[in-house]
Amino acid sequence: MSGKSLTLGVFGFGCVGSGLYETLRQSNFKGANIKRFCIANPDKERSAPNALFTTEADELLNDPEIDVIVELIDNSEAAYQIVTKALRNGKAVVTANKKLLAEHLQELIALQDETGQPILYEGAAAASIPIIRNLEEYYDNDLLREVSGILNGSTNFILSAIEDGGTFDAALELAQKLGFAESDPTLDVDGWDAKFKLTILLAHAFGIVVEPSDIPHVGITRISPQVQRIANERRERVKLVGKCWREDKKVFAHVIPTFVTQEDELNQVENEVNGVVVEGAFSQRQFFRGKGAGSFPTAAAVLSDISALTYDYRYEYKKLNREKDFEFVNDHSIWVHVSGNNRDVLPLYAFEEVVNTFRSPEHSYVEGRIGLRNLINLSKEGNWSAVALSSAAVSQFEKQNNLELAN
Ligand SMILES: NC(=O)C1=CN([C@@H]2O[C@H](COP(=O)(O)OP(=O)(O)OC[C@H]3O[C@@H](n4cnc5c(N)ncnc54)[C@H](OP(=O)(O)O)[C@@H]3O)[C@@H](O)[C@H]2O)C=CC1
Ligand SMILES: N[C@@H](CC=O)C(=O)O
Repeated sequence: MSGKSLTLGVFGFGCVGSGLYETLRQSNFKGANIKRFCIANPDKERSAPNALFTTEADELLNDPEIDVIVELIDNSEAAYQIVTKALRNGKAVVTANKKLLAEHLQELIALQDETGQPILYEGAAAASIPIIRNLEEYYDNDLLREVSGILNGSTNFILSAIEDGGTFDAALELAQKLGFAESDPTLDVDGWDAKFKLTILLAHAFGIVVEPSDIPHVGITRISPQVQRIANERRERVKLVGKCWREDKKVFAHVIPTFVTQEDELNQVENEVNGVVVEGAFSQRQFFRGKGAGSFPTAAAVLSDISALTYDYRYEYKKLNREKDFEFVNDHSIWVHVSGNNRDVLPLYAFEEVVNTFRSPEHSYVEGRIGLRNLINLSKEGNWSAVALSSAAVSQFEKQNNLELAN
């Protein structure tokens, strides 16, 4: 099928924007050409002709020849202005900006209806992994149970480097240098970026639009060498996992570092690679793996969106229009390992159930089931780090509980 030919106005010529320029030059795709780039700093040297660049946003947004605005900047407030104006000016939008999308999803869905113009954003969740369009189209009629995975490349890169003997700071610096980390890297290491992506996946998997602040999250900054050692002893690894899942009409979501066993698909996902598990009643368990950050892998997703626009593809938010009686739950309990590096009294009071404790002068921990609110409060109150127990360990504890209940 050959589609239309599109004229693009692109905001941003950083890691992803310059990747898109090069990708379009090298690919066989003939459906679009870039008319102009809008950037912030006119004095930077660029790997494209000077005539292509401007700092005047309206030169792109008001240009009647431009059909599509591709938004690839690192400032979500400015991106909001650009994207909303583009839609109102009758232009389709492609963006990879998960913060913008997660924080304004409801409004942006409504604005697409109001203006008739689409926004596509495959690059905004797990970069090169084609998860959003698959949730919309391939899994349209499956009864999805779970979408989970490693959704942030930088934190996975850092965790992999620490396992190889590197330091957190050096690994983060390298992730920034390689273009994986956000301009504000606390968004990566504190778990916000994974949560923004999970917010987007929730909408496409289960038709639930929530504020990112509604999803409990824990980042990786407090993971100590002792926790890494315990993971090693158990032949598990620590990964930052975002997860949303359904039980009957209830849908749950959280982001938290998690012990991952060798049998788990996520165990072997290294460096900036991401991995997404989709579980449906019919398709059952499937696993997607691919680069979750970086210039070309993200540009590939952006290119795919541009190509989809040539045949008028748009998200229909099918689940949103269909699954109207799902209830979002964010105060559920999870099984965790909570540890500290001192002799503080273990926070047993916060747990609903304790299955394991350990105390030594340097390192203490407690393992058990805890409500997410209590867990988040604990990490605010003290220097506790939290890692969710592996799904294998959780099934074992749940099985024991069920046996005890039955007896
Ligand atoms: N890097 C990655 O691996 C991935 C990034 N993303 C997302 O893609 C987007 C871009 O990321 P990335 O390329 O890494 O960011 P960079 O920091 O590498 O580049 C940002 C670009 O935005 C430009 N810019 C900033 N503010 C404005 C503005 N107000 N108007 C016009 N241009 C502006 C900058 O201009 P100048 O060059 O003049 O400074 C720069 O070219 C972000 O939303 C990010 O979250 C998504 C998936 C992966
Ligand atoms: N900072 C992000 C970039 C891609 O979304 C990450 O590290 O995953």
